[in-house]
Amino acid sequence: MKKNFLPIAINIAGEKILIIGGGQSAWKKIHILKRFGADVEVVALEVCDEIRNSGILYRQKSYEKQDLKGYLMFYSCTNNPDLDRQIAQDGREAGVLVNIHDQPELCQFVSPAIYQQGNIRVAVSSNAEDVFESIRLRNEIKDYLENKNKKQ
Ligand SMILES: C[C@@]1(CC(=O)O)C2=NC(=C\c3[nH]c(c(CCC(=O)O)c3CC(=O)O)Cc3[nH]c(c(CC(=O)O)c3CCC(=O)O)/C=C3\N/C(=C\2)[C@@H](CCC(=O)O)[C@]3(C)CC(=O)O)/[C@H]1CCC(=O)O
Ligand SMILES: NC(=O)c1ccc[n+]([C@@H]2O[C@H](COP(=O)([O-])OP(=O)(O)OC[C@H]3O[C@@H](n4cnc5c(N)ncnc54)[C@H](O)[C@@H]3O)[C@@H](O)[C@H]2O)c1
Repeated sequence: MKKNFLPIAINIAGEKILIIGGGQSAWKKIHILKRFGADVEVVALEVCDEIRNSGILYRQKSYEKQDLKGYLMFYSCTNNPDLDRQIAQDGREAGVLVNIHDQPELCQFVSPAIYQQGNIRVAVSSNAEDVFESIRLRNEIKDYLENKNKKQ
């Protein structure tokens, strides 16, 4: 069935979120999730220096299905498409929300391009069809809001 993503806002402050994989893609996700107060943990064969030095809890090991237990959701950022397909299936079976890096057809949720001004958050999504258009439009909205504030 064709994907049809509902944009919702989800509270992640203090919620346990797992990242599988420890490269730069994982680090970008972690950075955003920490900004919103999530309790982020990592499972990866290898982690990059940024993750190693961040104070985040990481377990250096090969992924296993039981690693998903107890998390609200997870992001898989491995460099192995076959493993990602398995992880997507495991997540559905375990009832933990699935995101597979840059593979929207395997995802239960995707991330919009965001702009935040205090409690106002603007999120632009393209139903995972055109992320560059999402980013472009978010930047236009950001410019609009910042100019409007300057005039006030
Ligand atoms: C908005 C943002 C949020 C975030 O990631 O948190 C986000 N991507 C960001 C950045 C970014 N993404 C890409 C580059 C190019 C450079 C690079 O390749 O590294 C950069 C720029 C960069 O990295 O700086 C390439 C890319 N991304 C996806 C694919 C695959 C595909 O489209 O199929 C391809 C290959 C496309 C191609 O080459 O054609 C897929 C997704 N990207 C999404 C979100 C989701 C859909 C959102 C929607 O509905 O529009 C989804 C499905 C991921 C998901 O959520 O699962 C974040 C904005 C950062 C900011 O705020 O500025
Ligand atoms: N770096 C980027 O900006 C970027 C952009 C677009 C797409 N991608 C794609 O996103 C994916 C991740 O990118 P990256 O640059 O972070 O990759 P990376 O190779 O730096 O990191 C992959 C991570 O997955 C881990 N991993 C692999 N197999 C594992 C297993 N069995 N168990 C546990 N951990 C395992 C590795 O240890 C490593 O930490 C790749 O598929 C890449 O092609 C990356």
